[in-house]
Amino acid sequence: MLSQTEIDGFTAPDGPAEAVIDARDVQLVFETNDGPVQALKDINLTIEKGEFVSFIGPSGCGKTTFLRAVAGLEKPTGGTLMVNGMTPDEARRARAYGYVFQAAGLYPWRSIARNVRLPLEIMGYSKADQESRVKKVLQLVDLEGFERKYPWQLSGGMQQRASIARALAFDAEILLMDEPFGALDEIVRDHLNEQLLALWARTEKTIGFVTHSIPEAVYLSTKIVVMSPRPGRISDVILNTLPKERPLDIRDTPEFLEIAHRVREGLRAGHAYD
Ligand SMILES: Nc1ncnc2c1ncn2[C@@H]1O[C@H](COP(=O)(O)OP(=O)(O)OP(=O)(O)O)[C@@H](O)[C@H]1O
Repeated sequence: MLSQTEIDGFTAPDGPAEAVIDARDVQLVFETNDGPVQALKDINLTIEKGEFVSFIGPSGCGKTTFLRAVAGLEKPTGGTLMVNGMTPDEARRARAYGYVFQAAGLYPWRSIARNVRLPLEIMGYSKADQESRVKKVLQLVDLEGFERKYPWQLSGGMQQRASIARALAFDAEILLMDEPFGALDEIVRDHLNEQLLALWARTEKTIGFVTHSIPEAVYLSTKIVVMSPRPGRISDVILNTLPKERPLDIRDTPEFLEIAHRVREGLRAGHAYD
């Protein structure tokens, strides 16, 4: 397991100019009936513009809590967390991010186009702007022609793509994704992984992505954050040296397997505390 100093080595002391997410000594303690639960302890992490960062670790290590803290949905109890140079709350109000959950969460009584349009309606975009944005993001996720369908008429993978389109509709710079493909079978997941990489390359978004899958984390990311539980903390940060162009069979290469091995070792080190 890495020492805290080695882990801290991945964050620049003064923060790079392009830091989109900057966490310094972030702590988050939930007060529960059974006493305090330290969900995040000493989180130091810098995510730069255009990075694809995966968070991986066993259940309860704080992956979702960290993402929710970035989104301004949980408040750290210590340290500083900045998003685009603002507090998470300010960034949320400035609509700095789109959020994608494990369940697609589409409204069954709205068509796909009207689901994607919903945040735009709430934000008061003009009708014409709504139309053109919905068209553009449905193209981005390969769902052209499905505008008038209802969620139940689409496969699980297509529903998840619609939910990604909805998160992209208002062109937030950051996309936060909490196990978006966790409930899908492996072949569909492979396909969505490929599409997500292509989408990321085209849009240059900054992506924070929670997963339980080592191959998914290695295939998608520029940086992999390995976390361990009780208290939730970072046990390793792995910079991914694979090229940006990643056909699926890159997963059989020695370079890929070596990075996957390091992630596995990081996860094992975290488990040794149990
Ligand atoms: N609202 C809350 N109130 C009290 N405790 C909470 C709350 N949310 C999370 N926790 C606790 O904080 C810790 C971290 O939870 P979190 O959901 O962030 O973990 P996770 O790594 O995302 O887990 P999983 O992989 O199961 O989704 C856990 O011990 C959890 O029980």
